[in-house]
Amino acid sequence: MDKEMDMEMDKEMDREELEELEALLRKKKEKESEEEWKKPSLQESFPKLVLASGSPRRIELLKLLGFSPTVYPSGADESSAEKDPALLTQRLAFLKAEEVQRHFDSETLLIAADTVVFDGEKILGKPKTEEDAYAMLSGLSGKVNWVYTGVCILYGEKKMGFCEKTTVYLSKMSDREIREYIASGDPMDKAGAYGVQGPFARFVKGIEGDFCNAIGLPIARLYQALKRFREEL
Ligand SMILES: Cc1cn([C@H]2C[C@H](O)[C@@H](COP(=O)(O)OP(=O)(O)OP(=O)(O)O)O2)c(=O)[nH]c1=O
Repeated sequence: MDKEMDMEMDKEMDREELEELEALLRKKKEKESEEEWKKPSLQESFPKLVLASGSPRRIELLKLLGFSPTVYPSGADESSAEKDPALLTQRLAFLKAEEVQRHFDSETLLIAADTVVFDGEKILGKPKTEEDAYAMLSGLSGKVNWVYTGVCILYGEKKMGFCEKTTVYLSKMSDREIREYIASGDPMDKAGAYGVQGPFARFVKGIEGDFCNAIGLPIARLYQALKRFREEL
């Protein structure tokens, strides 16, 4: 009988402890939520934001995060012997941001990016000529390729960089289809000579990863990075 009573008391204590723990967790959550609401928005934290890019896609994508950036394209030299697309894009993004930074004061947040296409062997930037575009597109036809975008965030001395990769599966394209696409003019300002967001979409069988990344700016990752960057300032 005593044993039964002991067990009942133990159960009662367990329940009380559990209720106390639940109340504590509830309070912690409420406090966290209160603190989150007190925080300034990212736009308020970074009122001076410069996008070091002339890419119309990047401007529109950054606006989706609620920013109204000052646009200042970089004149940085983009030639590099780097063979790793992730390292190359991050390096170029940093060079672009750094080159533009000297035109602004130290309280300006700079964002820059660089996008390339990788076919597993070669890194493809923007085509220089139509023949260049033809060579790129006929090489990519019917295969998988990877779009890499390197991003750099710079604020005074502090910097952060990362690279995001999106996988793109393409259908086979005929010679005529490639030529017609090139004649549309669409490929000439795009890495790999194609844009998944335009008429080329008819050849895009599938995409794995962030679509925005393929267009030039991985805004989901950028948003999280900016939140972390602000905490670390
Ligand atoms: C693969 C791919 C690339 N692109 C674009 C994104 C980039 O703008 C471009 C790659 O060129 P980048 O050299 O990365 O950028 P950019 O010259 O356009 O602009 P800036 O250097 O001033 O920032 O290719 C698409 O729009 N869609 C796609 O599917």
